[in-house]
Amino acid sequence: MLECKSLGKIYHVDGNDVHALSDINITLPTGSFTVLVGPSGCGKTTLLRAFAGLIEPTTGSIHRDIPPCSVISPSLQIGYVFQEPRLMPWLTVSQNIGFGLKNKTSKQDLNRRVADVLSMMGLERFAQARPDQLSGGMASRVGLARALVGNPDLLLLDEPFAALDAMTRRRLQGELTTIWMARKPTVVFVTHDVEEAVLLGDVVYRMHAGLITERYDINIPRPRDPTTEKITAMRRLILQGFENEEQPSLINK
Ligand SMILES: Nc1ncnc2c1ncn2[C@@H]1O[C@H](COP(=O)(O)OP(=O)(O)OP(=O)(O)O)[C@@H](O)[C@H]1O
Repeated sequence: MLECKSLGKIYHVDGNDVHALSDINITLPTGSFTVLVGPSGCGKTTLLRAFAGLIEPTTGSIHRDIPPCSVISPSLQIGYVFQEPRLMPWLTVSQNIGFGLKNKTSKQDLNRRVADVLSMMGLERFAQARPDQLSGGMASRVGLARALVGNPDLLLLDEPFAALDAMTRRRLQGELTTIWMARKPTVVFVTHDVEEAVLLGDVVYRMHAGLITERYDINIPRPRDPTTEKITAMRRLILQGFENEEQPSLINK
């Protein structure tokens, strides 16, 4: 379970306070799939990083039933997928995926885990390839495989499919849903894309100017089809919510 109470984050930039998050109060049950959706700059990444333990909140608290990650020591229990795959260009696909597990498990276990996620993501043929030999979609899959290799209890994804073409994106959304249904980690997925939010999440939180402004429970069975009336109606509802909001004003002098 992940719970935050009265969570706030203020960045100090050139003498100004940037209120990136204000009074966030949410509870994410173990095994749930939560999506944070909102416009650029509304605080989604900041909240994800706070969930991971990569930044300290200015106010309030976060309770997790697993230890936080740190920049110098990646956690096996938390998988984090960045906006861009951030692969190490001098390492092969396999080495990139296994990097965070080095010295944390036996070589045999590491090899087995890497082979498992390579197969799960359909990347076996590219195990020895270097990142510059991969397409954008493949590099995204390697980023996802690297986050999954520790079989994390908490999977945090920051717009992992934003740069992909529509077909690849749809395929990876399906793969992520399948993996989540099989392993049931607690997932937090950040996106700008309302349709993606409705296709993936159990719960979607709408964010605006550092606040959570609405919660939507998506009680639609999976697999979900974006063309069905239930999905389009939910998408319309969330978009209307955004249209009714004011423009964000995050800088408080
Ligand atoms: N390290 C930082 N130092 C100073 N300000 C920051 C920092 N990180 C984020 N901010 C500011 O905090 C606010 C929220 O940023 P954040 O990256 O969390 O938003 P976001 O919703 O994830 O945006 P995007 O969708 O563009 O990634 C923005 O005004 C941003 O400029």
